[in-house]
Amino acid sequence: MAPVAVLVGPPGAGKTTIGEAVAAALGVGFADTDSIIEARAGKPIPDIFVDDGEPAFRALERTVVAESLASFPGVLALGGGTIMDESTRKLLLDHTVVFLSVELPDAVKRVGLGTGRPLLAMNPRATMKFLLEQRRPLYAAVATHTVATDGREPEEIAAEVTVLVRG
Ligand SMILES: Nc1ncnc2c1ncn2[C@@H]1O[C@H](COP(=O)(O)OP(=O)(O)O)[C@@H](O)[C@H]1O
Ligand SMILES: O=C(O)C1=C[C@@H](OP(=O)(O)O)[C@@H](O)[C@H](O)C1
Ligand SMILES: [Mg+2]
Repeated sequence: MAPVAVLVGPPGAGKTTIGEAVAAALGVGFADTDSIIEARAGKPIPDIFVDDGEPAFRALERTVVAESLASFPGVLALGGGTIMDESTRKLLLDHTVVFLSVELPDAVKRVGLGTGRPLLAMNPRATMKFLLEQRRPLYAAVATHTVATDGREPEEIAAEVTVLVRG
C-alpha cells in the first residue's frame, strides 16, 4: 500500500510536526524517513554524518524512502534532502505529495542553531539560503499540492493539508 500523503519541503518547513497532526486527524499511522534511518543505523543522524559521511546517509535514505513509498500506508514525512536524488523524484511521481513551503526568515527561526541537522550546524542562515534556492524548484516539481507555512500556526496548516489529502 502507498502512503496516503507524502510531505516534502526544506528543513523547518514542519514536515514532521504537520505530518504527525495530519495522520492523527485522518486516523492513520505516521512515519518519518529520518526516524526509520536512525533506527536502522542504530544511531542519530548527526552520528551517521560524522561516523560514516553524508554519502552513506544518502544511500541509506534512498533505500528507506523507496521502501516506505512502496509499502507505508499512512502519512509519510521525508527528510528535506531526499528530493535531491533523481530516482526518488521519479518514484514520487506516482504519489500524493504535499510541498510545505517556507521562506528564509521562518525556516531559520524554526531550525535555529539546534543540533540534529548536521548540514545546518555551521552558518545556518547562509546554508539555509543556499538550500532553499537550490531545492525550491525540485520540491515544486514533485508536488501535487503546495501549502505555504510562513507566519502560520501548525494547527492551521495541518487542517489545510488534511482537507487537501482527504480530497
Ligand atoms: N508553522 C510553524 N510555526 C512555528 N514553528 C513551527 C511550525 N512548524 C514547525 N515548527 C517548529 O519548527 C521546528 C522544525 O519543525 P519540523 O516539523 O521538525 O520540520 P521539518 O521536519 O520539516 O524539518 C520544530 O521545533 C517545530 O516545532
Ligand atoms: O535537508 C537535508 O538534507 C536534511 C534534512 C533533515 O530532515 P528535515 O528536513 O526533517 O530537517 C535530515 O534528513 C538530514 O539532517 C538532512
Ligand atoms: Mg523532519
